[in-house]
Amino acid sequence: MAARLSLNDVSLHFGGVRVLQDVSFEVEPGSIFGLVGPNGAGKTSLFNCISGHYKPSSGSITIDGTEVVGSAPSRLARLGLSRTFQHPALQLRATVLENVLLGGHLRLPGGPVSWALSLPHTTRAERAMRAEALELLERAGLGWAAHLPADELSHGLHKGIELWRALLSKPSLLLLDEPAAGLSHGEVEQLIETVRQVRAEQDITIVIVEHHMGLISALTDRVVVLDHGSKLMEGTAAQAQSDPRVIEAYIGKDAADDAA
Ligand SMILES: Nc1ncnc2c1ncn2[C@@H]1O[C@H](COP(=O)(O)OP(=O)(O)OP(=O)(O)O)[C@@H](O)[C@H]1O
Repeated sequence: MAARLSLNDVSLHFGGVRVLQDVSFEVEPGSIFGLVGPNGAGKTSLFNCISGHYKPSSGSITIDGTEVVGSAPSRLARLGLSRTFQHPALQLRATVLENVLLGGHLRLPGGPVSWALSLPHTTRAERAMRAEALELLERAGLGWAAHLPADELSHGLHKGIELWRALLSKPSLLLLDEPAAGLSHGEVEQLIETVRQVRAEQDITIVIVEHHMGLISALTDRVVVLDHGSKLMEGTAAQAQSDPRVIEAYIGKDAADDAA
């Protein structure tokens, strides 16, 4: 089931540096939600708080009502959270298929002991998972690359592999950190189509950090704009793009006044 994500007054400080200040918002189950804002606004730091990589200094983050602040990323994965990173974190010497399969291990029955002993039910489940991963790759047009080492592929394909790896875990909450960064125009169009298809076929909530406003406008139901670690506004992508506070945050007050 698609997850509900709620943030309440989330703050994050590193020593004396204030990175996030009292950020609150709610992401409805089944929606696609955008986190936007100028460089250094705190978007990735907020993602890291949600995914358990950072612990907020104060505030609450719940997934379907369960408090997750302080939880390790592994516990969050068991709660249905999966994420991608701004710079794809792949096993470059492993094949594309092996990388995608890493996303499915939490769905396999048993644990390290039964996996190491290759017990029959584990082997059957592994075979089914492999077939599922191959089918995902075929549908993404990446079947030809399944058995190639990941380091032989382009940056755009690395981003795709990370997305399919995250999806193999069947997440109820998917966090995408700058999925369009470094992609060509055609690859961004393909990404938009893929995310639409995922939403249509799966019961999933998706949160996207992205600078590419075309992608944000095409995909999101709502966005939050962050600036200097605080929430500047919340609304649709169109409302954000025409909001004078947002324009000022991106281009500076003087330029915004000149443009008015
Ligand atoms: N581990 C850390 N220690 C100290 N400061 C940090 C740390 N992580 C992030 N910051 C600071 O927090 C601020 C927000 O950074 P963050 O990467 O979250 O912004 P962002 O909105 O994702 O930026 P961009 O769009 O450029 O990726 C920056 O000033 C950054 O230097």
